[in-house]
Amino acid sequence: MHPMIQALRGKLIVSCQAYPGEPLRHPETMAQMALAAERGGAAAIRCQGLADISAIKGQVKVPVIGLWKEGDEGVYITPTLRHARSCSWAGSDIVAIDATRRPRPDGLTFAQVVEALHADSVLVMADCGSIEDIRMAAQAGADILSTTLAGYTGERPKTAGPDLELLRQAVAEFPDHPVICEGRVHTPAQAAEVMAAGAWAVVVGTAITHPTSITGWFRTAVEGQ
Ligand SMILES: CC(=O)N[C@H](C=O)[C@@H](O)[C@H](O)[C@H](O)COP(=O)(O)O
Repeated sequence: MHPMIQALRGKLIVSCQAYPGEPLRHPETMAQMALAAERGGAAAIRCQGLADISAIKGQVKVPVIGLWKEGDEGVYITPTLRHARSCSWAGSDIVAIDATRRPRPDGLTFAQVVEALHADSVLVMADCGSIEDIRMAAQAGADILSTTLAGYTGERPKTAGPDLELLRQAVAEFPDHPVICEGRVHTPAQAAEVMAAGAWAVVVGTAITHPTSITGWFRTAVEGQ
C-alpha cells in the first residue's frame, strides 16, 4: 500500500467545498478553511475544483484529495479521465472519481480510467454508491474505496447519518483494502462509530466546513420545523 494511504489509517479527513453561488465559494476562502481544518488535526483535505485544489495545495502540508464536479446529476464527480488528470496536475495527491457502474461521459470504464491514472502514478479514491460499486472499484484496482455516493445514486437509502450498513459490508468483504466512510457524518459520535465499524479513515465535510447547513441545523433546533 502506498505510504500516503497507510498514513491515513485511523485519521480524520476534512472536505472543504463551497457550492456554486454560495458566499464562501472562492479558492482563497477554501484555502483558509483547509488551513483551519489542518490546524484542528485533519490528516488530509478533500476539495473540489481546479482553482481550489491548487490554492489549497499551496497552503497545507497534509495530502490533498482533489476532485472536479461537473453538474450535479449522473456521473458528476470527476466524470472523465480529462477531469481526473487535470485534478492531478492542479496539485492533488490523490484523485477522487465517481466509481459507480453508470456510463461515463467519455465512454471509458472506471477500470480504464484507473489504469490510465496508475500509469501516471496517480492514486485513486473510488467514490462508490453501493456494494456493487465497491466490488467493481476493488476489482479495478482503486487505491481507496469510499462510501461517498451512498444515498445519492438510487441504490442505497439516504440514511440520516453515515451508511453504516454499507461500510460494514465493504469492510467485511475487503479487509485488505482501505475503506473510507464519507457522507453524512455529522457528529463526533458518528465519526467514532464509523471508526469502530472498521473504517480506514473518515471524511467529514458539511458538519465542519459548511456553516450555512450547520446554521440551519441550529435554527431548526431553536425554532422548530
Ligand atoms: C454526494 C456528493 O456529491 N458528495 C460530495 C463529494 O465530494 C460532497 O458534496 C460532500 O460534502 C462530501 O462527500 C462530504 O460529505 P458530507 O458533507 O455529508 O460530510
